[in-house]
Amino acid sequence: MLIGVPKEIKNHEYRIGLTPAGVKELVSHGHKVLVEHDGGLAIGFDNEQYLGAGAEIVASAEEIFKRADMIIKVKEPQPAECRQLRPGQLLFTYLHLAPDPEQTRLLLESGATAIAYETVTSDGAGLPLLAPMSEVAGRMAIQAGAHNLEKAQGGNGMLLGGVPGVEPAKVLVIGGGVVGINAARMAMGLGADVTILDKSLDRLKELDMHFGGRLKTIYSTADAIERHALEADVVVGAVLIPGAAAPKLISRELVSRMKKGAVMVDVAIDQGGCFETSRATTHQDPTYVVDGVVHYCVANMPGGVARTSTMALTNATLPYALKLANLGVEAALDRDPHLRNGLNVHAGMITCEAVAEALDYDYVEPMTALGRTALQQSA
Ligand SMILES: NC(=O)C1=CN([C@@H]2O[C@H](COP(=O)(O)OP(=O)(O)OC[C@H]3O[C@@H](n4cnc5c(N)ncnc54)[C@H](O)[C@@H]3O)[C@@H](O)[C@H]2O)C=CC1
Ligand SMILES: CC(=O)C(=O)O
Ligand SMILES: [Mg+2]
Repeated sequence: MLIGVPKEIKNHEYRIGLTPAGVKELVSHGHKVLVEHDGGLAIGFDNEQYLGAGAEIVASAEEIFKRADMIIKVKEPQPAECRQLRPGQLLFTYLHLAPDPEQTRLLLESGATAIAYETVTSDGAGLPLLAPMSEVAGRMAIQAGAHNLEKAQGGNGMLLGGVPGVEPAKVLVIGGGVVGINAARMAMGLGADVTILDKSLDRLKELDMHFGGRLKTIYSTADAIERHALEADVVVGAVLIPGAAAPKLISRELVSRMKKGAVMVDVAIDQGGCFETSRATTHQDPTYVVDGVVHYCVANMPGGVARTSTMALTNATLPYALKLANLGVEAALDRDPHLRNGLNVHAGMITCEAVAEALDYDYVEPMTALGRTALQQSA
């Protein structure tokens, strides 16, 4: 298969879809990989390393979109990228369509097939292609929280871990999944007073078994959120309902009653955000203040540590990219129901139920969209 890896064009996004090691693996299986000139240069992967791995270096993204059968990216395609996609071409990347009607419309119009990393599932409960970036973002959320508590950033002047004789900051993590557990671990490591909320009792039991009494686990209700948010110095929004827009768990009114100089880090912003006052920000201008509360809502947090993130992402995506390239898109989707859960758009149809529901489109079941008959589906 002819695979294309364009340079990312989102604000301060230095990740790239494949490392040189990932390219080498695909080439060793007989595939051809096009990489955009200087696509990984900013994070120390130069053209020579990609050439050494067997890639062809291509001068422009346009040429990649024109030639490749499968485009491997990191971030959701920007409008200029969507317009270059064509029927029969596969896009394999993060999409986050539920809060993004424009991207959804452009992908539908392109006629292309789009598999979203964030809705691919696995035999366990998790989301294997979202997990590596959630690990990164969860850990970064505490760095962002600690930094923005500083007075010069608008914070209340608390040191996350306190010092002997002075109490630490209170950190509230809403959602105890991959982001949440990584945020809690970092915050506890720095000596903060940490509380985590989740709707899943099983998840809270696991967290309790893992961290013992050092972590307070609380069942997530509107009442619990209100009580703990009013006491918090840092709140991390880390909830997810796969594919769907994030539920708004902290209202504007509640923000107005929170401590002045508290910091809210809304990691769930890529699914629309879980605080009513959240709006997406960039690494260039990451924060804004509402009612004295600092908001950090960067939608591509892992892009800030792009070298670590690129390596972690390729580790996770490579087996799926190999499967798609070795079998071809349709056979790979036929055989692997988890990969099929990643199919969000195919030939002008929405094939992810949560996205269809969020944006009011008709939902077409993936096997039906792929043209499989009832007999083929039951075989
Ligand atoms: N901004 C960024 O750069 C990044 C954002 N993310 C986003 O972070 C979010 C979280 O991702 P993961 O941790 O991987 O998801 P996950 O599926 O591992 O965990 C989500 C958790 O939220 C819980 N939850 C759902 N509704 C809840 C509620 N009302 N109250 C409390 N808990 C609730 C679930 O039970 C689950 O344990 C996603 O929206 C993801 O896309 C992930 C990576 C980077
Ligand atoms: C998950 C995601 O959106 C990111 O890593 O940017
Ligand atoms: Mg994102």
